[in-house]
Amino acid sequence: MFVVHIALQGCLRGEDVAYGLTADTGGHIRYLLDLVRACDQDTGIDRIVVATRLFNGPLGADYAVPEERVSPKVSIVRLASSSPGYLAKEDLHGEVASLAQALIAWIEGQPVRPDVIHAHYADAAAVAARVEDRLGIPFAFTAHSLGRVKAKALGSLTPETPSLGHRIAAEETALARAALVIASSRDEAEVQYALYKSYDPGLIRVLPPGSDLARFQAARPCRRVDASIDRFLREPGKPALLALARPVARKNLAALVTAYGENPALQARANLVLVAGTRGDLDSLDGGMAETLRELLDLIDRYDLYGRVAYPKTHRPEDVPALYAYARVRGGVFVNPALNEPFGLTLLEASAAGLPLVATDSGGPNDIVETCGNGLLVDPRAPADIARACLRILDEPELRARFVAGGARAAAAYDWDRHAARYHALLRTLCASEPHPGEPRQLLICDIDNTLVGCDAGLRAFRLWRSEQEGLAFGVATGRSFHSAMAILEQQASPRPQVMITSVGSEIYHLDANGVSYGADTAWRAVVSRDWDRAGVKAVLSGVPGLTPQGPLEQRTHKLSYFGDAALAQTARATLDAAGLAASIIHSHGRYLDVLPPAASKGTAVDHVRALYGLSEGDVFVAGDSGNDVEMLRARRQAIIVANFSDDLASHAALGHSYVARASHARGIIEGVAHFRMLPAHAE
Ligand SMILES: O=c1ccn([C@@H]2O[C@H](COP(=O)(O)OP(=O)(O)O[C@H]3O[C@H](CO)[C@@H](O)[C@H](O)[C@H]3O)[C@@H](O)[C@H]2O)c(=O)[nH]1
Ligand SMILES: O=P(O)(O)OC[C@H]1O[C@](O)(CO)[C@@H](O)[C@@H]1O
Repeated sequence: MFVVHIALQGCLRGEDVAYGLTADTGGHIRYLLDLVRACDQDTGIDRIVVATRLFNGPLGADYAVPEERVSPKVSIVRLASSSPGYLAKEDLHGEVASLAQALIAWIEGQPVRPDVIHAHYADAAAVAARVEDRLGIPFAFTAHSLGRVKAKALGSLTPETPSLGHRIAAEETALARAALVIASSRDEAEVQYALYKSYDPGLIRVLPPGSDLARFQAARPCRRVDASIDRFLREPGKPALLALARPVARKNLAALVTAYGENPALQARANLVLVAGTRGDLDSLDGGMAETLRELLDLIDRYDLYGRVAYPKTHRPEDVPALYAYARVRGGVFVNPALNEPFGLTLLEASAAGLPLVATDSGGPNDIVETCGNGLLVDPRAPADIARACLRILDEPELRARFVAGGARAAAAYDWDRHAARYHALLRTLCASEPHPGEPRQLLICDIDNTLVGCDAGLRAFRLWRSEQEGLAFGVATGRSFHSAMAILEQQASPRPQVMITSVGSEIYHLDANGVSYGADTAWRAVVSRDWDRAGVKAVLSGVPGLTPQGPLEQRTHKLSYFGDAALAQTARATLDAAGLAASIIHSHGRYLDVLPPAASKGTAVDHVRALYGLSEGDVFVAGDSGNDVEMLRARRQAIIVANFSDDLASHAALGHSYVARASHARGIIEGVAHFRMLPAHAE
């Protein structure tokens, strides 16, 4: 396979990238170089090219070199566009046509054409779409950061701001045109992308990045780096609150200085270390970096923080691990106060280096902190919250130790090799023209947790069995969201479902012909939208004392989720009835309470799919294990309860028609299907 990546902004080269040298030399380059390094190891990959923009000027001669070889299989190709000099990403939209032309010409000059293109950031997607128009090469898209999210986070900047308008338009095109969108976190896939008109969760796959974590695990202090910080400080031995980010408005470093400046206890307890790119003369900085730095200097002056805040002017690319080590050996904390952090590679780096985190609750840090348990999330607009969280970690050694230990999990959870393996599997399927499975003659829909998955050997047997079931369409029905379901299915190497009924039946997705992406069932969306007053239901339930909303990722357009016991479920029911609002309430595991449109349930969703496939009731099998499957099992004639059932399912009054398997988990599903197939109706 031959893959071309397009990444146009910033100062991209194979080695020694000076992150923060310009406002656009940031995490997308780190991500791409690490991705490419991991992909290079795959023997199934023949060639990888990173196409970037060629420019001349004072930033260095490297960026005017048309081809840079990174390894025998990997090279960076620089394409000339209509302007010769460096351009900020906000100005690149004017170069799209010439860059697309240059890339098309370059591809046409190659002995073999790329199988797939991967566009990084909005402007690259605009180029990729033009290349696809001309050469028919499909493209994948990774945003790295989204214009609508930035506009929302920065408030003052609206989508009408001209450059953001171009960027958002390019992102909409990417969503409408890309064969696959790769997101780094569930937050990105389910919250950030949801702001777009062309949003369809089924197009997006969450593949968390890794980081060169070994490099950060091995982080040791370096005398030269220590000296570059200590020269600012009166008591350099104190714990350090470390921030490492490009000095741009979105990173919100000013809130951290304010948090520190307004809290004398924090000043007494720790120093503040701001590593914000690399600068010579402030005036020569681009992309708002000079203004951001001036604001920081102004705050340092206003709060008279001299001797307590360090803001080194430069650091070398190889110094970054030592910067984290500086804070670690002093018992410090890594702080990321960004207004929004789409993912946040620095959080992985800091964790690997042994630092606890205080991070923004907006964006990827939600996922990272939930996965690793490595720090506290804070409202980035509340400096007092930031200060409080830092003090808690500094003052509670047990908490600190727990977060440091949690951070060590980052190395296992975020791994580029695993990313590359999953990524290549998706690209291979995209590029292969697999025969379409043909019209289904039967349909099997399984619950996921503790039915399809939960026993590795059972799932192995199921995979084999499934591969021999010609004419059987296989799907899942789950309370999980699409991406949460996809994450567990991929993690367990489940067979790829042809249909996914998610969020307790309120959403349905069908596998596209490319065998990789899914498309939302818009007819089903119309069905569940009927009589659903989400805002009204939410407003009325906000007045029920004790009913606590679950996290933002669990709230969907057609599902509101809460924590609450059975009594609260009854109160919620009565409150909705009194307000004349139609909704169904599903209470499960004694504490989860899902409020759904009246037409949505796993059972009605299965029936919708059955009708879509033109199948009769006798062609449908459903399988489940627990209380939240009752409604689906009750509604279907051929219902399978796996042996490891809970919630007294086997003796449930409404489920007398079900087959209770002797085998548990996925083996129980196989047994149940065989049972129903042997019944006289099937034998005929
Ligand atoms: O002065 C600095 C500032 C940053 N870095 C490095 O630059 C990278 C920055 O990455 P990240 O923290 O992820 O931020 P961004 O530069 O803003 O990267 C964008 O792209 C990343 C990859 O998709 C996402 O993780 C981010 O959320 C997104 O904003 C990290 O490796 C840092 O170590 C430096 O070396 N020196
Ligand atoms: O802050 P913005 O405008 O969303 O831009 C983020 C982009 O800038 C960078 O952070 C720096 O190059 C990229 O990694 C990312 O693609």
